[in-house]
Amino acid sequence: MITLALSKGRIFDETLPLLAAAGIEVLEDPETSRKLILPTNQPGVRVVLVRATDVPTYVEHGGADLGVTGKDTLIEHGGQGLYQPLDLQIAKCRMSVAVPADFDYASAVRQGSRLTVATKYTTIAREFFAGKGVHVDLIKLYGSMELAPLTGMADAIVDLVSTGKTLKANNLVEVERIMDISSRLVVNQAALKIKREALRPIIDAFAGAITPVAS
Ligand SMILES: Nc1ncnc2c1ncn2[C@@H]1O[C@H](COP(=O)(O)OP(=O)(O)OP(=O)(O)O)[C@@H](O)[C@H]1O
Ligand SMILES: O=P(O)(O)OC[C@H]1O[C@H](OP(=O)(O)OP(=O)(O)O)[C@H](O)[C@@H]1O
Repeated sequence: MITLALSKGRIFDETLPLLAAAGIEVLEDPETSRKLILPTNQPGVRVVLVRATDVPTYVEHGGADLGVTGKDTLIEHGGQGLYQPLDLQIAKCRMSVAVPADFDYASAVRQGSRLTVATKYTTIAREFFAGKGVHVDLIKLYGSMELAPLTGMADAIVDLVSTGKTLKANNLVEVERIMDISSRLVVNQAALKIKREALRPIIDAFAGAITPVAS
């Protein structure tokens, strides 16, 4: 049995075409089913639904043989025990620093001010600001980062940006782009050896179905 870990929403939706390329069809809709283990048209392949942040953990500890996870989540997890064969070019966005429209971020950085930064992505934020030589106090949040500067709890946030609509709706502006983000296929290193014959065709089909990056 091959177990694939996915999270509901964009990762699940955007992985479906890749699964189709491997001849795999998920037989239940995660939005309507309450099941956490979904069968597929292939008796030897099943999908488990986990929180997006838990995908690397399931694959690392063998709860799943492979999974699809954002680069952001992978960096925060650390990537230990995971083979990362493919950038799937799905769920594309960027990791950015954003501040209230009336906050002069450039001056604050120039003056060497200490910044309070709210984020779910503390590893990425810590490394980014350390690289710039900016002193930060990080506040770990699990969602709705945009609220932190609006309530006076933080000067800035580090969060994912795609269309920019969420920032705009909350009167925040993007002041730095930290890195581009897309989702990766991750494979349990032991499973890759033990289940190589079953996993290889899936990995190869995914590789062949990746939409090339526009140049
Ligand atoms: N607006 C977006 N546009 C494109 N990709 C995104 C966007 N937001 C997040 N992503 C990518 O999709 C992945 C999954 O995001 P999703 O919103 O499904 O989970 P989450 O709410 O971040 O995780 P959790 O439920 O574990 O807290 C993220 O890790 C990121 O790589
Ligand atoms: O720049 P935008 O296109 O507004 O996307 C950015 C938002 O998307 C993510 O949240 P979440 O996964 O909750 O967003 P969703 O509403 O797009 O699912 C992220 O944490 C931002 O809040």
